[in-house]
This record gives sequence, structure tokens and C-alpha cells, in this order.
Amino acid sequence: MLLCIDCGNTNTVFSVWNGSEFLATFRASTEHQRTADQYYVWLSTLMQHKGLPMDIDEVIVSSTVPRVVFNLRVLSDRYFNTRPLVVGKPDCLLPAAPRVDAGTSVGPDRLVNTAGAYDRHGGDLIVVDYGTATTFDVVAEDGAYVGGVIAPGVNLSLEALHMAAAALPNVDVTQPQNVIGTNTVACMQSGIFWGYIGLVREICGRIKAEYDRPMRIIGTGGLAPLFDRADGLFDTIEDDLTMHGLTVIHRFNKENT
Ligand SMILES: Nc1ncnc2c1ncn2[C@@H]1O[C@H](COP(=O)(O)OP(=O)(O)O)[C@@H](O)[C@H]1O
Ligand SMILES: CC(C)(COP(=O)(O)O)[C@@H](O)C(=O)NCCC(=O)O
Ligand SMILES: [K+]
Repeated sequence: MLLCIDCGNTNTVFSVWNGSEFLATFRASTEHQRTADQYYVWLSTLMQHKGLPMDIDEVIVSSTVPRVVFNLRVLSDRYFNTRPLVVGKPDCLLPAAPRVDAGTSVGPDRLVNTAGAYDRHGGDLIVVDYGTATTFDVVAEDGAYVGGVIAPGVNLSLEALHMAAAALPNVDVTQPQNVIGTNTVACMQSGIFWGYIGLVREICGRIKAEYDRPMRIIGTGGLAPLFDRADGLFDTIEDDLTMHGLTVIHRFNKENT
């Protein structure tokens, strides 16, 4: 079985793929100090809890945090006896090469989202991912990543307000009843919620105008459904887009090396 690992700046997600479906998905906070042994104890306990055998023989990793890759490599070598495929490294092939400025390294999560979205929907897409950052990836007609937008993430913006202003508390992201807040928390929630609706709508509109061909918008990340419910921003929402992209890149490498 294939272990897919998507390491973001906030959370690291592990999914087990049996070749046709994901059998289980587990989430840990991203910490570069976590050792291979710690990952293994955690993962094997959860697998056992699900009644799944630990017969993992292949591993693919996408990480936006370079420092965690070392211990994930050790996990793969030591416990699964396999060299992991690491997205963004020269030996990991991509279905389509990104077309960006020379010397730019695109976040591996964005390359993976691109591959996953193209596999499911073909080209001419905008992928909006609500992670630590809110990213917009433009997927061209031939499936290449051709650029995008990086904006601060929703939770990051809330934390920044709390950290910078003595009188602003920590609040959760939620859709407020009204736009005009009548207490501090409601005011902050309104600013973030409606602000991000506007941010995503405006950026997608401008990307579409600049791209000059019809495009579809795919939303992903835990917060996508919340925003979509309020304003129908997306043509499709896909929870498992990054994980799907990892299986696509893995298959592409098996078929082409
Ligand atoms: N379903 C959800 N509801 C509320 N917050 C969420 C949900 N999913 C993720 N988040 C929050 O969104 C932020 C980004 O999460 P995540 O997608 O794991 O980011 P990354 O991929 O960058 O690690 C985190 O602060 C996380 O707690
Ligand atoms: C933009 C990101 C920080 C998003 O990371 P995430 O929110 O998934 O943790 C990541 O894709 C990254 O580090 N990118 C490198 C720069 C680029 O993609 O152009
Ligand atoms: K991500």
C-alpha cells in the first residue's frame, strides 16, 4: 500500500491508498522535531485502531516545510524499507512542468493540487486552497502550473489580529449572522469572513479576466465548504484533492521510470 503524506505549515496529513481508495486518513500538527520513531508509533497505533495492517511498501511526500522531510525520509527507509518519492525533488517527475520565472520554486502542495485537479477536471482551472496560506493555483489547458496568488490564510489573519491588538481576543472562523457586528468578536468574525469572501471572489475574477479563457474554480482545504455555503464561490469542492494529486504523481512516476 502507498502512504501519502501532505505536510503543510500547520498540519501534516497521512493517507493510506490501496490502489483504488483511501483506507484511512490521519492528521498531526506539523513539528519538525518529531522523529521517525515517533511517527511510527503514532501511525501504527492508529492503523491498529482501524484494524488495518501496516503493509506499507511505498511512500510519497509533499512538504511545504523543508525541515520535516528528513524525519519522514527516515520513517520511510527504516520502517517501510522504501525510498520515499519527494515532490519537488529532481528525481520526482511531474505530469507537466510548471511554467514560472527561472529560479522560482513552486510550493510542492501547489504542484500536487495542480496534478490532482488536472487529473479530475482537465485544464483551465483555478485551485483555491485554504491552508496556512490561501493559495490560488492556475492550471493551464495542458495541466501545467502557470502561476497563481498567495494570500494570508484565514486563521493566520485572525491570529495576527489577536497578536497585534491588545483588545482583540482569539476567535474562531464562522459565518456571522450580520455584517455589522455589535460586539468585538462579531466584528472580527465579520471582517474575516466577508473579507475572505471578497478576497477570493475578486482574485478569481481578476485571474479569469487576465487568463482570457473560460475557467472552472475548485475549492479545497478544511474551510472551503464554510465559505462556499455563504456565497457559491466554487464550481466544485474537493476535500481530498491534495491526497488525490499525490496518488496521481506517484502513478506517473511508476509508469515513467
Ligand atoms: N474544517 C475546518 N474548520 C476550521 N478550521 C479548519 C478546518 N480545517 C482546517 N482548519 C484550520 O485552517 C488552518 C489551515 O489548516 P490546514 O489546511 O491543515 O493548513 P496547512 O495545509 O497549511 O497545514 C489551520 O489553522 C486549521 O486549524
Ligand atoms: C504558499 C505556501 C506557503 C502554502 O503552504 P500551506 O498553506 O499549504 O502550508 C507553500 O505553497 C509555499 O511555501 N510555497 C512556496 C512559494 C510558491 O509556491 O511560490
Ligand atoms: K496545503
